[in-house]
Amino acid sequence: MIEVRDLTKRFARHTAVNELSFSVGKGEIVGFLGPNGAGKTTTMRMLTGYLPPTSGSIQIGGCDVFRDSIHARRKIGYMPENVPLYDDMRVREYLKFRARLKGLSPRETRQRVNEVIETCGLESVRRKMIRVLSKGYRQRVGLADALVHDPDLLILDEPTNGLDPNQIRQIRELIKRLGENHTILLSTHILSEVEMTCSRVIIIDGGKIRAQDTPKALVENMRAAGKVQAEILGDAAVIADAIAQLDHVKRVQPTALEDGWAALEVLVDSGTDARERIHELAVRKSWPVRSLFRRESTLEDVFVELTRRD
Ligand SMILES: Nc1ncnc2c1ncn2[C@@H]1O[C@H](COP(=O)(O)OP(=O)(O)OP(=O)(O)O)[C@@H](O)[C@H]1O
Repeated sequence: MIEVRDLTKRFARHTAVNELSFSVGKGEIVGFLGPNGAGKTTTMRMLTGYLPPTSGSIQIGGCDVFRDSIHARRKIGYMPENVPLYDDMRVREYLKFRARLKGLSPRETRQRVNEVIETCGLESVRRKMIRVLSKGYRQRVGLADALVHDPDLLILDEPTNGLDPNQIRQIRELIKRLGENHTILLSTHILSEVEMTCSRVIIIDGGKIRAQDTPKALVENMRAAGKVQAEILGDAAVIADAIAQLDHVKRVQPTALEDGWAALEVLVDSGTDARERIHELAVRKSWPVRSLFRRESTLEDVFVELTRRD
């Protein structure tokens, strides 16, 4: 459904997207993850034809986004990060206006607007002015707009941004339902959301892909690399230095706790377990230990590991 090859976008001297290549197959729900400024919005704006790339190519359902933009755009429903809505229009009126703008006939417009109002749970607000809607309902209007011309592909830029936990759950459920008969690429900062909704994740940083796999595989690979957590009494920096000298230890992150203990997060080589060596060290130095365990990795660990700055 999406084929991106060597996509690059430079703004003046800043390269926001750097030779990105990836594909999204029909029916997939793919999460696009990255820290602020990673290049997610820039990539999505190029995919939807709103921003020309500096170089590279994008095909949507076999159509080149720039050479055959009319056909390509018909296949795409785009919900930008801050959904631009006309506050002085009523919900139904706005969706009709958008449908007409997207080239639907009056008959198709009536039918599709009614369908998307139902799909997006907008019945109770169909006659309300957009200005009075809550953020959750505004997002739903944005989704209804993206869906109104019945596209195969939905590109959603942070669809749950700024919503409260209940609204997030509702939008997430809606996206999952839409995923049953659409291909979806969505960007988000909320990692649990990706684990719950997406079949695959693409992690980008500095305009480049750092990893792409199923959330489960990403976490499992990370788990193989291993992480140990310890709480030891003493100076956090001194203890961290000593642990960092041990074999197979890749990195130690110390935190001084308020009660004088040090919390250490220790990343070790794949297939190794540093617990015994950390314990021996503590005994040798006469440092009291109150906890020492291997921690299960989460998608958040994968994300932090791949996009850390130091
Ligand atoms: N029109 C522009 N002119 C100059 N630089 C830009 C422009 N648009 C984006 N950038 C820069 O490109 C980089 C990528 O921005 P982008 O908005 O794509 O990131 P993002 O991953 O969507 O971030 P966020 O999570 O904060 O939305 C940033 O460094 C940004 O400052």
